[in-house]
Amino acid sequence: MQPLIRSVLDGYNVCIFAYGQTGSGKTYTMTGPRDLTEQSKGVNYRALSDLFLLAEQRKDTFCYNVAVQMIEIYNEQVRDLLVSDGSNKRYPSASPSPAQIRNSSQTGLNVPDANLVPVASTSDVIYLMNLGHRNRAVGATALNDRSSRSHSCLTVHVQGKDLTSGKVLRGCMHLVDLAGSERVDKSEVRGDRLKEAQHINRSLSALGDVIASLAQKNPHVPYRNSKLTQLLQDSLGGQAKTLMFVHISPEPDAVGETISTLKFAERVATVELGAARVNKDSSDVKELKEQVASLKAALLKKEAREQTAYGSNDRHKRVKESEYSPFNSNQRLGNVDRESSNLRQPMGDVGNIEVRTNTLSRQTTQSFDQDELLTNSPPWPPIISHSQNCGEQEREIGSGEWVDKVMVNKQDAANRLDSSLGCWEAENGHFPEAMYQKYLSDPSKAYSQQSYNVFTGNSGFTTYNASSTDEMDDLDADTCDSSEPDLLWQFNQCKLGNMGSGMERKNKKTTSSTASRTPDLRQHNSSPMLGPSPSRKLPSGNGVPVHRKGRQTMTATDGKRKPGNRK
Ligand SMILES: Nc1ncnc2c1ncn2[C@@H]1O[C@H](COP(=O)(O)OP(=O)(O)OP(=O)(O)O)[C@@H](O)[C@H]1O
Repeated sequence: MQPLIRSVLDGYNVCIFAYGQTGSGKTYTMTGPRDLTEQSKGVNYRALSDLFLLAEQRKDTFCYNVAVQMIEIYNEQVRDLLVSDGSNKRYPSASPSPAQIRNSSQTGLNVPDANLVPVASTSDVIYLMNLGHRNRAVGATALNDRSSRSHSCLTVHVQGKDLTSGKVLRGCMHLVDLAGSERVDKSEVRGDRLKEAQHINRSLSALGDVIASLAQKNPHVPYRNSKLTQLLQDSLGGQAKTLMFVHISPEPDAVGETISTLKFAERVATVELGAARVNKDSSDVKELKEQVASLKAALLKKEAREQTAYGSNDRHKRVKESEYSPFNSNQRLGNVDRESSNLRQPMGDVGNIEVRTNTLSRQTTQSFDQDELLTNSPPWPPIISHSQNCGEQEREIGSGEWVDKVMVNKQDAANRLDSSLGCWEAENGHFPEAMYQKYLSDPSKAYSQQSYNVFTGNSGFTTYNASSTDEMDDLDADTCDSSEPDLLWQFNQCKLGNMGSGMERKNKKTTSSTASRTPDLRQHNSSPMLGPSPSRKLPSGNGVPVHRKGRQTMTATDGKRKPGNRK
């Protein structure tokens, strides 16, 4: 993994994920055992340690800022794991106040409402990961007494400023622990647990469909069939560098799942990824962006003067009403718009990004960097406010709707994360000290303890089906119905026939090429987020291809596992 960590600091986007049947060791690999020691730390911790170590080694030439987000996809809903209401209620029943929505929406960027928390050391990260793990949905199945019932994703955003040239590099790393696939007949799940298993299997099946489409180079790739595939879209078919750990169980009665998993890995290894690119801004671009920011500020000042001069807000109100209405599809994306409405903008107009609500003063200082990040960050499934979600429980969503119909468990803690956390780059290039005092120095105050990884069993969650979101996706779904609980193990069998010889050819090619290459494969498309919908291919980005590596294959790495203490 070390080359990949280096790549993040060099401005590439990286995705590392763990795949395998339930109980095969994914969480153990990514996180480690429950009682962590220096020896047993999982991939996540090691990756972050390495990242900080490298950043320290480069401190004479680069100034790095690092921030993390942690989300999970549970029953097809995206939830922020870095929140708590202090009372350990994971599923809040009360709607958040407008202030909470406003505050929480200031912090997330790629996942707009997910808290983006600045970190300065590995211990900061450990604290946040522990918080995230406490919030994660786990439960006992017959195959794993602490089975992850959700896909979790820790995202690390890195912004590095070249101290000599002033150029800014932006890298991003997704560390994904997928929920375990399982045969429901074996795991003997019922009720809510069965529903969870079906969601998990369905989303993993959608992942299989995407991989099959990519491997076959189909013109249409059904990314929108699940939130998982939308989340990983740019890591699977874009230009990120992607690494997959494959986990198999050593037990003889798991041989069916093992074969299926290995077939999946074989198929993943045939996926050719786009050429890697660095997310880099030249000093010219930076200068221009600064000019835009100062012009925006001047415009704001002018508008304020006009208001004072006319002694009436009428004109301004009229402008606001017509121009900034949440129903106005021509909203601009500048600061003024973000400040002018607390309502969320329809997603259709802005692709994956939602327009932020911010206070005037914050936005003025923050606009430059936020714009930069919005422009260069990879797309994510959006999160809606809790208030929106609560009203939509058990709601089936229709075609094209789901992009703005996902949920978040935003709670009071969002307030605690308020202003300092949203400031991705403070003026002096460092995160404010106050944040660490406020958020990290006394965890017991910010988040009261709850038992580690306890599954709450609360079924008050939205449980709508992951409807296909366009006709093409529907067709894909129809050809391989993913609603059967055990489908994961059959996924794409209906397609295997037509993968046939092409696959074999590709496998041969891949085997030879993969062995001779480094595991880091491709880089994320650095094109703006503010455009296409998640299912659309983004246009080629504005990043300059510095390290073109040609087309490369995604690597499936065999995760080593000792027999676990499965109960
Ligand atoms: N390499 C290993 N060494 C020792 N124990 C392991 C190892 N890998 C897994 N285990 C143990 O096996 C059990 C299941 O592992 P883990 O929870 O990581 O599986 P999983 O694939 O994440 O399962 P699920 O998909 O159900 O969440 C745990 O008790 C874990 O501690």
